Amino acid sequence: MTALELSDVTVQRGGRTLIEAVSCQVSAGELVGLIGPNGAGKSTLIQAIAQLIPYHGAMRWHGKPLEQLTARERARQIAYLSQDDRVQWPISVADLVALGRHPYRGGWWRGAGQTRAADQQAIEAALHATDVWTLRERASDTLSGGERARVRLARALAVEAGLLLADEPVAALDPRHQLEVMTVLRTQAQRGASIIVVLHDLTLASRFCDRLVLLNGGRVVATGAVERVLSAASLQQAYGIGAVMGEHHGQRYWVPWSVAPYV
Ligand SMILES: Nc1ncnc2c1ncn2[C@@H]1O[C@H](COP(=O)(O)OP(=O)(O)OP(=O)(O)O)[C@@H](O)[C@H]1O
Repeated sequence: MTALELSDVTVQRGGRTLIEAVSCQVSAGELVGLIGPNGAGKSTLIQAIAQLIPYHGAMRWHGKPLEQLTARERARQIAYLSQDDRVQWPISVADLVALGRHPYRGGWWRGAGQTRAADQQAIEAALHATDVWTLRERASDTLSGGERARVRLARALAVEAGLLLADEPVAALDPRHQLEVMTVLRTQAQRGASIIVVLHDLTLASRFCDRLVLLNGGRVVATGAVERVLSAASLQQAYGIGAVMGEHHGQRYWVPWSVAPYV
């Protein structure tokens, strides 16, 4: 079932066209990897889907134009994890993750339905899923880069949104935590969420994603199953690299190998 549908989405900023006529769909329960070289437009596209920057074209969420969602609906439905990892104040990890529940609380709170217990449960589940439970009383601005990245992901997971947009969530992580975070994203998808994850790691992209969208120069140059999108030719064309393919338990993966075509 299609959850998110983009039709002819174009983004112009600073007099330049950064995203050009992008059309794609994401189903409920699907983990889609958004890949492409630096400057391809991945973050711009994610920000447009999160309704943070203006765009032309149509975006529908379960059939409803995304821009017609109220601010509260949008905050509950879309969790956005930005690439910018700064934490400006000494807020505790637990309080930072609790911000993910803001759409359900405080001034946004309207009547019954969700309980404080549900908030607490979501926060604790997110802290455990990202392996930051033991850091929960630490000040966020004292964390290492990888710890901070996992805490920021925990905040996004705590929203329990139907649509999770994660911009390079594993870039700062060690291999074990990369695998753990990708596994968490897979689990979220299995529970019914639609997830778009920006990745530079082609091995993780081929291992974990249901489908890939390869962006280059603001356009979708390939989309579909991993085997369809990743090939020596497509990687050479998009990234200007030679890559080697491996196979493990019948699953193909790609490893960047050289800046020139690999022969
Ligand atoms: N506000 C802006 N005004 C003008 N150009 C911008 C703006 N924001 C981004 N760009 C440009 O748009 C292009 C796409 O940027 P974007 O951050 O979306 O790329 P990306 O694929 O996420 O790259 P990376 O892998 O480096 O994070 C880049 O050339 C960038 O310099």
